[in-house]
Formats: sequence, C-alpha cells, structure tokens
Amino acid sequence: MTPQALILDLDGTLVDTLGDFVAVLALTLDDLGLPAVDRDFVERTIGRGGENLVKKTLAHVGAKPGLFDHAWSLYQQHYATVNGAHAAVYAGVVDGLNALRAIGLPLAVLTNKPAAPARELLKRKGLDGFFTHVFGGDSFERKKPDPLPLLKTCEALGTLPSATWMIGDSRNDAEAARGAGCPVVLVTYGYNHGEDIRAVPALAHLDRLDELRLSGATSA
Ligand SMILES: O=C(O)COP(=O)(O)O
Ligand SMILES: [Mg+2]
Repeated sequence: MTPQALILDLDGTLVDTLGDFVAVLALTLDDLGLPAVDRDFVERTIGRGGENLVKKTLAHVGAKPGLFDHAWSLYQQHYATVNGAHAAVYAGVVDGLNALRAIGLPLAVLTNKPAAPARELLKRKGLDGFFTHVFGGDSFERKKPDPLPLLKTCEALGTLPSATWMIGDSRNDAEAARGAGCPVVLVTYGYNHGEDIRAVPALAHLDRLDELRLSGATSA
C-alpha cells in the first residue's frame, strides 16, 4: 500500500520542542510570580495546543482562577522570542523527508501549535522547503484529536483520506486519523502524554522517520 500524500505532525515528530515549551512556561510563570513546573509535567501535558498547556499549568501550580487570558498573552509573546532556541530536529527527519520528496509525495504539516509559530519554527530549523501546506491549531475550527483538521488538510492536498497517511507521535494524532479515515504511522520518540505509544495501533511504529520505506507515489 502506497499513500498519495503524507500529513506530518510537528512537535514530537519532526522537531524536539520540549525545551522550548519548558523555557516559555518558566518565563510566563516567572512574570506571574508563580513557581516553575518541571520537564516531566510539560512532556506529558504538551500536544493538545498551547491554550490547553497554559490552562493545565495554571491549575498544576494552583494559580487563582481568572489568570488565563493574561497568562496566554504572555505565553504567546515569550513563545515568539524563544521559538526554536531550545529545539532540535530529530535524527532521521531530514533524510526521511528527502527520501519522501524524492519519490514525489506531497507533504503537509498539521500541528496543534498555532500556524504562525509553526511556520517560523520550520523556517528556523531549515525544514520549510519540504511542505506544500502548513496548518496549525488555529487554522480550523477544531484541533486534533478531532478529525476535522485532517479532513481539511486532505482537501487542501486534493487527496482522499484513505490514501493520505498521518505520521505523528501521540494518541491525539492516531485518534484524529482514525476519525478522518487516514491510515496512521507513529514515531516512538515523541510525546504521548506519558504513555507508551507502541500500545496505540498503527500501520507501523518507527524509531526514526527515515525508517519509512515507500516505493513511489500513485497518481491522485
Ligand atoms: O500542542 C502543541 O502545541 C503541539 O502539538 P503537535 O505539534 O504535536 O500537534
Ligand atoms: Mg506531536
């Protein structure tokens, strides 16, 4: 089975951004006079968009209610500055993307990160040239794990969901793909809410993106 196009997640799949999230939350919490959160908390909480991360973090540190709007605005300002400074492209990603491009597969990014910082991060990490579309958590009415963003991305790619594979690192990606009717491939090195991603059914579980072996794109 060969796909006609691929949709790739960003955080935890293409780029290890945990350090960025940790740094941005530390700056935001410091501005608010609140205690920092540890790396493990951040790792198991990322993946459902920045708003969710900020809400969960405020609850975790016992912040008073009503702080969200201010915290979210600080978080976004800090994110724009920090973006990419504590992040690294995973081993195997550039070779994997080059191999996929070489066989003519259209590639799109679909992340829960807002589209503007997602595009900026890809640019800062030299990955922006690989993708025909980059969609974020604010590109559509709902985010992953809702299937809507996948269906909309398939529409933009001009491919049927059944011929469009989702490559992600979390059960969010798998759930969204299942709802949309897209086959899913999962990478094992990202963030899955503190759970083992190998327990989530997929076409394959990859330790590196360049382990994906596809023979060539079929026509749409
Ligand atoms: O939650 C986020 O901000 C990013 O998550 P994703 O790139 O893994 O979808
Ligand atoms: Mg992810």
